[in-house]
Amino acid sequence: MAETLRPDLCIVGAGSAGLSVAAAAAAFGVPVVLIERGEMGGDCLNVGCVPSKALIAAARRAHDIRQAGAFGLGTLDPQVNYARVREHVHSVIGAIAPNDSAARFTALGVRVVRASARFVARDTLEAGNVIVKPRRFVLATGSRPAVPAIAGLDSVPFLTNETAFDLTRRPEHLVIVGGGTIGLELAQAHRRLGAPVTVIEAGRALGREDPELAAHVLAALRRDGVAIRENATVSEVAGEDGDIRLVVENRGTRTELKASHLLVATGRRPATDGLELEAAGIAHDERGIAVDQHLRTSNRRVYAIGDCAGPDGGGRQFTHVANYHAGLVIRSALFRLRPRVDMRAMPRVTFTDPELAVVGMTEEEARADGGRITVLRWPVAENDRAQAERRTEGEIKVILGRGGRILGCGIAAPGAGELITPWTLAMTRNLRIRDLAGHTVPYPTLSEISRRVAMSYYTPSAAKPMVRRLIGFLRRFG
Ligand SMILES: Cc1cc2nc3c(=O)[nH]c(=O)nc-3n(C[C@H](O)[C@H](O)[C@H](O)COP(=O)(O)OP(=O)(O)OC[C@H]3O[C@@H](n4cnc5c(N)ncnc54)[C@H](O)[C@@H]3O)c2cc1C
Ligand SMILES: NC(=O)c1ccc[n+]([C@@H]2O[C@H](COP(=O)([O-])OP(=O)(O)OC[C@H]3O[C@@H](n4cnc5c(N)ncnc54)[C@H](O)[C@@H]3O)[C@@H](O)[C@H]2O)c1
Repeated sequence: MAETLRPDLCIVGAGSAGLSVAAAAAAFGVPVVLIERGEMGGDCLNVGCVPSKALIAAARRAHDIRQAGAFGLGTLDPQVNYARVREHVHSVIGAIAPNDSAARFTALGVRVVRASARFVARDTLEAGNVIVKPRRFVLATGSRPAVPAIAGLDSVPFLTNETAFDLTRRPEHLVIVGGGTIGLELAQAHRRLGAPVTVIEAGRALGREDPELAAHVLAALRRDGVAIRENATVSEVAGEDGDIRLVVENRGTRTELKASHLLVATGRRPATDGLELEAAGIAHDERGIAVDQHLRTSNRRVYAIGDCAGPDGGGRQFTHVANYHAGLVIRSALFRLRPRVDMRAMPRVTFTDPELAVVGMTEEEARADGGRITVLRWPVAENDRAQAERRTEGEIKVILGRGGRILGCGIAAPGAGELITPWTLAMTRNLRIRDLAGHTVPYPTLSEISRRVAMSYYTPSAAKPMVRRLIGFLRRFG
């Protein structure tokens, strides 16, 4: 007979979003049921951030070995063993997995149910042999790869992020459809591991990013040997494992392309299948579960967070957004506060080399917003540490409003994902550009680009006649 549970919180999905809510609620001693139908840890741990960053780390080592000659170490050719690289990737997942495990959460006092959840009424959910009637629900069911309608694709074996980290042999030619974050991170990683790679992108690669900053990343990928075809689509696919033929259309021209492996990375769709949201009166569409600015769904008892939340959840799908949502829901569900989603200082990073990190508005967004803006830039090549490391590609670009208010910052640079943090803090705390200029940064570090770009705000003042007259006047006093 089914067991009926009546916790304070019932969370569906043990990915980044669901686990964060469960851990925080358990820390406050709140009774929680956590339901997961797949792997604990969700996409980020198993088929997303963690394996992709582990693969990128392996690829970076291969690249460094090839670059050794420039450092006087002799030119070397790395011996890449895909099966061993896969083992490395999976051992990294294994090292982190205990943090997200059912055992850990059970020990924290969470009741973990390993089953698929579906609503049977507005206030009731069924999962395996349990019925849950909580005070509040938190839906954190994530997203799945969105597969485009390409003729023949359904009869051809293709990879997505859910299968791409299991390759045990180097692809003879990897074709990636989609030149967004997943496409470009994996394109560069596989190229550096020795596979020929072609990216087919319907629009502009990294199309959501500032074109000037994206250009640094694309130039680096092309230097590595990745073929990137923009404004191109795949209209037909045929073939079998190891022998796939594609028809690519580009401004009216049709060309044929052969691939050993095809990876589809054309965006994500919310994972709401099987939840039977209608039974609970929860509105949703292809963009996700409809939420308001407090992450509440059309059923007041139910929140939706992380990748499955619709556009008013902020419209970004990242692990740190999922964690941020979790914090808002904890405040709302446990403390009856009404915090709103605020994405103004939410950073994002594309982990290519150089990395591309952004917080706040891009130049284009700031111009579209009206108001007068100032754009500051500083090239990575002007940084002494970058020269020593022979990694000089990129620049920092800062968008300012009136009085030096920071509207946004974009960095294309090695380690940009780390360099963006002071800018995120500055925007969160409403600091001004003078605050970024007025602190000491250790020499020689890449962080100096942030201070240098901030100081460049004052360069025009140094040439002002009044300033020069003041210096002349003060000189009289000895
Ligand atoms: C290749 C790749 C690389 C990425 N890299 C980064 C990165 O570097 N940095 C970053 O910030 N983000 C990255 N992301 C995005 C990040 O992985 C997601 O934003 C994050 O995982 C979302 O967390 P979530 O909890 O909303 O969803 P998920 O992690 O997808 O978790 C949802 C969970 O819900 C479960 N579930 C779904 N339906 C049900 C049901 N009916 N019953 C029970 N359980 C259910 C699923 O099995 C899953 O475990 C990457 C994504 C991909 C694909
Ligand atoms: N570093 C990170 O934080 C990170 C890494 C990977 C993924 N993610 C998350 O996962 C999300 C999904 O990544 P993604 O790369 O799949 O999506 P994306 O939206 O970033 O990029 C998809 C790309 O595919 C293109 N496209 C769509 N249909 C196409 C078609 N039929 N033919 C050719 N090109 C087509 C789009 O123009 C777009 O450029 C990201 O938006 C991000 O939220 C984050």
